[in-house]
Amino acid sequence: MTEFSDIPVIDISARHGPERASLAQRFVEVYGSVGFGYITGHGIPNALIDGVFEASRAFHALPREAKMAVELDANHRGFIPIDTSTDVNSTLAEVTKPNQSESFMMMREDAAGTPGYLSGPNQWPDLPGFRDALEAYNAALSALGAEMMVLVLEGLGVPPGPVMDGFAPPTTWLRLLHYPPRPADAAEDLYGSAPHTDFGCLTILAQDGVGGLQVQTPAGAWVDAPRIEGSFVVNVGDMLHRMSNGRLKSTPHRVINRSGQERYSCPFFYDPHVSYTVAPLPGQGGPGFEPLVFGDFLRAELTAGYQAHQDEKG
Ligand SMILES: O=C(O)CCC(=O)C(=O)O
Ligand SMILES: [Fe+2]
Repeated sequence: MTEFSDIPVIDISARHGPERASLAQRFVEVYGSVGFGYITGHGIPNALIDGVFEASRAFHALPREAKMAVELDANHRGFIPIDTSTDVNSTLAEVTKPNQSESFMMMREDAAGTPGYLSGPNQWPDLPGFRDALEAYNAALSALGAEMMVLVLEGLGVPPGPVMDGFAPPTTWLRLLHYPPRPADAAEDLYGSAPHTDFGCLTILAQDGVGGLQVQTPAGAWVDAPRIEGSFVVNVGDMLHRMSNGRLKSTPHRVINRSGQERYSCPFFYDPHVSYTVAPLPGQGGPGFEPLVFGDFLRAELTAGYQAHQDEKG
């Protein structure tokens, strides 16, 4: 495995031009080694990004009762209070303490009563402009997620059409995270976000200038991933690792907010529909992974966390 000390920057504006094929190759190089990159030239207007951060700050500033009124539901939409989200499935660290964050989760907006696991409408707080800001950002990031997924598939030499049918519609998660400052005397293992890999396909992260995100190298060192103006931090998750038969890396990362300030970040996770079977794609070599149905995987992953959350409410 390739040791790294920096997270590469990839300008994806070339996706619309004659250099598209070499851009796709660069994608596969970066995500096949580091697993993380700063994506520039993405075309998402600053106003949309600023809008979602403003919405997040306004939401997290609400009184606790107003946030609890939209507490996480069985469809995994709504408010996740602090001290309830322990990374129970982490195999990367002895995680004993809950993540020091609170968040709001928006997923795909389905009509009430839409059948199927993780289908349903979002829960919206009573906050002017909040829903509009999230819906606009979610739509733009869903389109960017699809574009980057196609680019990755091209880089892997996989015809995109049949795979992208499995993303129609995609499973999307827009999470508005708020990390309080870590107390100076905090225990070593008190994380904003404990070491983990992301479980889906692609993560597109917008973060404020506070810092605290770190990415782990193969040798086990932690490299800072501060905000670079005009970029998103994009990384590959466990499902795309499997689909690429291990070629693309799902790299561990964590958040420790040592800044003394409040930190806000907005990760967007772009994943296949729950009915999609995740397996090594054609041409990726002898299958090194058993196929799994994405929804079955999520049920196992999320039920433990949701149950712990319900239990803590006592
Ligand atoms: O807040 C961040 O910068 C990263 C969050 C993260 O890794 C996640 O939500 O999976
Ligand atoms: Fe993550």
